[in-house]
Amino acid sequence: MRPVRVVHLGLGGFFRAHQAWYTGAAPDAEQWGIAAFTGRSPDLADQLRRQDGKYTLIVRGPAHDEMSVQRAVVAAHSGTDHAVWCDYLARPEVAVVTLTVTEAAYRRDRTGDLDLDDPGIRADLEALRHGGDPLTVPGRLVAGLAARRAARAGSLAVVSCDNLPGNGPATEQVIGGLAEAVEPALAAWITEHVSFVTTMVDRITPRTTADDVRAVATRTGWADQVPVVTEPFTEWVLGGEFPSGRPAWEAAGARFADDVHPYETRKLFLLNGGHSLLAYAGSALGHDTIAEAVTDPVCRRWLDQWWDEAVRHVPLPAADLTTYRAALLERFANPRIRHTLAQIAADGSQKLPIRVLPVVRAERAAGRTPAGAARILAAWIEHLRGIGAPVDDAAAGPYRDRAGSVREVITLLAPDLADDEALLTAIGGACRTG
Ligand SMILES: NC(=O)c1ccc[n+]([C@@H]2O[C@H](COP(=O)([O-])OP(=O)(O)OC[C@H]3O[C@@H](n4cnc5c(N)ncnc54)[C@H](O)[C@@H]3O)[C@@H](O)[C@H]2O)c1
Ligand SMILES: O=P(O)(O)OC[C@@H](O)[C@@H](O)[C@H](O)[C@H](O)CO
Repeated sequence: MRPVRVVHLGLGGFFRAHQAWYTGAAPDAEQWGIAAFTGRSPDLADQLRRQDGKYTLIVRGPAHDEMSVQRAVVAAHSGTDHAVWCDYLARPEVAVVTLTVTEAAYRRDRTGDLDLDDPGIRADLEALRHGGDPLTVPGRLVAGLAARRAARAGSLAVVSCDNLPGNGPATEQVIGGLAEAVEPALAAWITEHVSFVTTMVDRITPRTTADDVRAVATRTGWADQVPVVTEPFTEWVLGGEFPSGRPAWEAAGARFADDVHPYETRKLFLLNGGHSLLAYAGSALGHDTIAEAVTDPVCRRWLDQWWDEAVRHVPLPAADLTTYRAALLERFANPRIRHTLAQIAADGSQKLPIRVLPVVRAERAAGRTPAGAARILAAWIEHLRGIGAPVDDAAAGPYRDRAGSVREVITLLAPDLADDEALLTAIGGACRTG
């Protein structure tokens, strides 16, 4: 069996379509088994264990599916198996920890620091000080790294694969903040022994449906209960050190760059910002999926308007951005990928500050009022008012309470923009209600 040298937290669809695919496609795949942990629920881990970690990857093109059995995951565990998690991290041969845990799991405050007022973080601080089991992602990472220090197992790389700008430093900041609060010497050990790698990850991976499960059984004869559907396109750009080695991901198409920022900005603004626009404004028009929304001429015009604003703030050549936009339109329009607007609409209060607000601020600094960005904010406010996709965001409460007033929502979301009358007027004007 492949030895476990990578540990993953956030076992779900995207990890299996992306990082696990690159690892399995690398020429040294036999040396790099992955032990993967779910966030909390044991279900996916239980099923994968029944399948010896194997699952079918369905690469869904506009015309047909390609299916292959993926074998990089050699062990699957429930996120609640804390002792097992610490045991892996304490092994010297484990060289890489990867993460796909959603933006919200980083528990950051508005400045990007760890939110020490978060009840989960407060509970984890107690657990970490008194030998209990932490539950949050920062808590579990700090506990795992403490176990590694105690075992003198040496250095490793932590690789965030979530849609956060500067996800390496962002992870370092929350882990460092929590470790410092637990024990300053642990924080110092982490600084010396842990490399936080920054990545741009891209492969549209919708939730698996019952039809997908049936399609695999029909085509292959294997009753795989947990296949993953993804698009043909895939991209991974990484920047940072791997002090104890890594799979030869570059041989499978990953790129290593000194500066990941231009690529992550391009992706966050154009792809993820475009997704958020379609999720809120498209669902308000009655659409269910990205492919449906992007083929509606009204949504398409709004998407172009947003992209025209956003590209001004992506530090890449104009020709590259034109090519990227054209490719994105094809990806979004793939009629066989059922990427639901409801899935993408989740956690808006965590996503919009990353995908949309930087463009708003840059446009306002340049003296322009960005109508495309204002439309995204307006559509999100209307979503909070009950229009379009349902609200699925643990942090949405205070925003919903204020949803009747554009000014109050923006004051909470971005206090620096609260007195920007031109912007508030543009957002209010783009709202269809109130
Ligand atoms: N799906 C995509 O197209 C895609 C593409 C690029 C990046 N991503 C990144 O990957 C993340 C996961 O996407 P997915 O499609 O695999 O979702 P998923 O729902 O299939 O899996 C998410 C995993 O993260 C865990 N998780 C969720 N919230 C958590 C929390 N608060 N604390 C701890 N663990 C938590 C879940 O338990 C699960 O194991 C996204 O949020 C995004 O940051 C996804
Ligand atoms: O995964 P999220 O929740 O951060 O965002 C939803 C989508 O925008 C996202 O998953 C994209 O499909 C993905 O980032 C494409 O690579």
